[in-house]
Amino acid sequence: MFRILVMDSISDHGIQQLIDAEDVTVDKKTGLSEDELAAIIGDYDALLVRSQTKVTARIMDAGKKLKVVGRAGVGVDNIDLAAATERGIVVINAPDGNTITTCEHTFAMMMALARHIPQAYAKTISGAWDRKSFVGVELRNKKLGILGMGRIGSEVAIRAKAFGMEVLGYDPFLTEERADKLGVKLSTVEDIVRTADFITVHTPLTPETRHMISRPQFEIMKPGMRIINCARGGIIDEQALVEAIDSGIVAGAAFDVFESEPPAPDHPFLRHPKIIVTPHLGASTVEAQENVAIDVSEQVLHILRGEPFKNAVNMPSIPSEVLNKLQPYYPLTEKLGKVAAQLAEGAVEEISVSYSGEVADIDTSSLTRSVVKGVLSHHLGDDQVNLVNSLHLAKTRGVNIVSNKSYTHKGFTNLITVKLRTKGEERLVSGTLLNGLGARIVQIDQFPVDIAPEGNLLLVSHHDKPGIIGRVGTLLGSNDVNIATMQVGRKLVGGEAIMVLSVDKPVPKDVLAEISRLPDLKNAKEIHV
Ligand SMILES: NC(=O)c1ccc[n+]([C@@H]2O[C@H](COP(=O)([O-])OP(=O)(O)OC[C@H]3O[C@@H](n4cnc5c(N)ncnc54)[C@H](O)[C@@H]3O)[C@@H](O)[C@H]2O)c1
Ligand SMILES: O=C(O)[C@H](O)COP(=O)(O)O
Repeated sequence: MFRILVMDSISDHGIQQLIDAEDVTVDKKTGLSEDELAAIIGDYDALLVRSQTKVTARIMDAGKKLKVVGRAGVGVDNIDLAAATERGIVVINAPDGNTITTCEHTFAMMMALARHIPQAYAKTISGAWDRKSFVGVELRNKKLGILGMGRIGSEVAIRAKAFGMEVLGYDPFLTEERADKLGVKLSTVEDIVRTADFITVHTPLTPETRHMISRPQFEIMKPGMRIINCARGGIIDEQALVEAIDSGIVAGAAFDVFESEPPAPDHPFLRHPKIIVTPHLGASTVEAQENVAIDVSEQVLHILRGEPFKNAVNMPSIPSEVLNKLQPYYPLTEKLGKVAAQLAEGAVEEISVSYSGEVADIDTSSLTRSVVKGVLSHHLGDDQVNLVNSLHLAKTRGVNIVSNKSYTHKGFTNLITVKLRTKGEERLVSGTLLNGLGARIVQIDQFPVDIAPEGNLLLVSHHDKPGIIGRVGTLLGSNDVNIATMQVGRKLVGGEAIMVLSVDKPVPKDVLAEISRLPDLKNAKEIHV
């Protein structure tokens, strides 16, 4: 008999199949502290949660029988995925069940914002009859900028068109074709920030999206614009937003999510007349809660019964003899994917992986998944992509995956080459495992190099002329950026060349811009591995 613990307020109707199952017993609890949960979790085979319960490494250590953690919703930021993977606990989520509900909440927030509904309601029930203070704006003919055109962002776009809005969208995976199909103008973040009347964010919170709207963005916004966040707290800089409203740039904001939840009682959003808030209600409808609970219950039963399952968010268990051979290649392949994703500009159309030498003798399918994981996780966040779901996520985004093998050695005992094709270009990065030296990048585009894929790398494309290396080094040094290692690659003397520097800390954006403007320099790009 399997024992399942259901935490948080998960729909009873949604978990009915668990209650009905003959091989399962279900206990429901809410509001347990970490200590209380740790004290009882040892009895359970599966744990179901929403976003309130923090599933920490300590909970997993106490959960000696725990085989699966099911998240009735999308975000798994409350679950320690690395700890689950290490302990062989499968984490699954329900990514599709609350898309429409959250999209509708976004619209409710946008309309409430445009028409001051919460403020007008509060004043009216206080006994006033104030028809002058709450003159709103129409949505029709306004520009809506959507940052993040995944499941929810795309649904928001469809509804905005019906309201007569002009929709601008940005997403690293949004291609011209898909944008056309949705009736969305494919734009850059800067276009959206400069021209939109309304901006709504629908990305995960990743190092790249944290504060993607902050002071520099507010400074160039169209005065009188309005902004909505029903995705994750932290994508929009809360402090910078308050300043932008108080200085008259932003006319109002609607937030369902906060950098820290629940927000502190003195949080500035809670008493600002131009900011409306809800307590993370995006997914809170009867329908969505049933959908996500049904989806997650179904998969939990499959996992407990040893049947095939979907929507796993962390690593699958692989037989140890296969794992031993694959293990050393996982970090290399993921890093090659990450580097390629940062090299290429534009929406990714194809990822191709070639294996040569002795690595070609192994079943490389999970290494291809690892490359794809590296590419996608740069944009989707490490917590959303894993070896189980990377190919599926690529497919749903229209990214073609190709892999091939060659048994010749090409100068290395093993060589893995990743090519990334976008609308405008194809970029290449090759890597190898060197005996005793670990992972190395040995080629970038047409240039041979020898780089350890670690930390902050600065990639400079330039013409092979005397003095360039010195000028770049001087600029970095005068800005207190220490160079740890440096590599120069060229095909011909005096021709195109690249310089790859490993630096001890991230290069400030203005220094990067200054380097890019140096004579004979084509491009400077920072890559984080
Ligand atoms: N408020 C709520 O209750 C609620 C409910 C459901 C989902 N969410 C949150 O909403 C967000 C979107 O959910 P979804 O189901 O649409 O996810 P999704 O994975 O389908 O879409 C996210 C999209 O963001 C894009 N993206 C990543 N980095 C980007 C960047 N720098 N700029 C622009 N786009 C970028 C990705 O390519 C992806 O297409 C997530 O953060 C999710 O956790 C909140
Ligand atoms: O990630 C999600 O699915 C949403 O943020 C909803 O979270 P909730 O289940 O706690 O409402």
